[in-house]
Amino acid sequence: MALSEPTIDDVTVAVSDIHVRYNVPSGEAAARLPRGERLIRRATGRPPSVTVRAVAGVSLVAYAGESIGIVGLNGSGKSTLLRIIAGLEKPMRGEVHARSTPVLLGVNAALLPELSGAQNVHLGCLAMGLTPEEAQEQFDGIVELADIGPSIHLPMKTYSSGMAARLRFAIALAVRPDILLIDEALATGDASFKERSMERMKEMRQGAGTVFLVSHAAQTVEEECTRAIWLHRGRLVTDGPADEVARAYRWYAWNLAKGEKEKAAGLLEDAFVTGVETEVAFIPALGDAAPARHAAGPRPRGGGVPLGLRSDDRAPIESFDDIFKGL
Ligand SMILES: Nc1ncnc2c1ncn2[C@@H]1O[C@H](COP(=O)(O)OP(=O)(O)OP(=O)(O)O)[C@@H](O)[C@H]1O
Repeated sequence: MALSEPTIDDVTVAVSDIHVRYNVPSGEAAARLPRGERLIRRATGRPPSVTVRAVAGVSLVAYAGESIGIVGLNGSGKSTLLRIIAGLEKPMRGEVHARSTPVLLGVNAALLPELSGAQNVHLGCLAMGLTPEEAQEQFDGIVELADIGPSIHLPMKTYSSGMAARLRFAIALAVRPDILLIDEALATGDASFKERSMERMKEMRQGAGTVFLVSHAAQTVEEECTRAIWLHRGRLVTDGPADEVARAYRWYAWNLAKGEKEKAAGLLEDAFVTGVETEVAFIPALGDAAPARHAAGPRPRGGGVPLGLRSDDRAPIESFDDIFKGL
């Protein structure tokens, strides 16, 4: 979190009321259909399916200098939310705006298994928009951060998943993205790699970037992030300081793991009821004469007043510049 209160100029990512649903073929749904319909569906290539709500109405605003951990049980929508922020998937409803292209670790760097790690360093840098000269300049730093020794000259298909993850991570950081999205990548590294990675993430934050980190290890989020978001079945339970959110989530998950289902359900409900969510609205700028109307602020559930205004006349905008016009 920036030292002083963040302003609209510090916004790096704004996510407004995102909804993602998947239709998944389901044997169970098929079993419930009459035989005739089942056969027709099979013949027409429309197998019976169920709808999974992966993300259900999530909004958030990220600021420069923040590292935001995303925690939640398996299937709670963490990875889907990252993919949406990265622009790799389109939500059914809702909008995402970012002040620069977010880099999702490991995906943007499309590496080739047949090539050596060293060749992939060049390829990855070029794929992420560096010039050949810039890629050359970054080479030593990437190899040093990845720290996979002489294996850097072997084909990537011979790497363990941990080694490949280290190389991807090192490449992603070399391009110094303003907005970096990390999905569990650190879990594959050893302790010293994790330490160096965290150091780089800290540098990024100090350089006014934003990091999103999806992790099952709530402790990592507590130690390494400034803020955290807890998702449950696609909904945002709470959004707040990393230590508070991660601790609440850990206590909930611990009770669940111990079979204390009722207690866990109570903790989840408490967190949800007392939690904080953000209300975001994008309003097209109307020129200098019109006052800018932008709403983005944390508010307690159940009666708090959102900071700023909310408008129903939402319209897609091209970029943050449109939001900032007229401010
Ligand atoms: N491509 C897809 N097709 C169908 N269903 C999907 C797809 N991607 C995700 N889902 C479903 O959406 C829900 C959210 O998945 P997601 O991977 O975002 O959760 P997650 O919190 O990242 O889970 P995990 O912690 O296990 O990685 C899950 O029920 C999952 O099965």
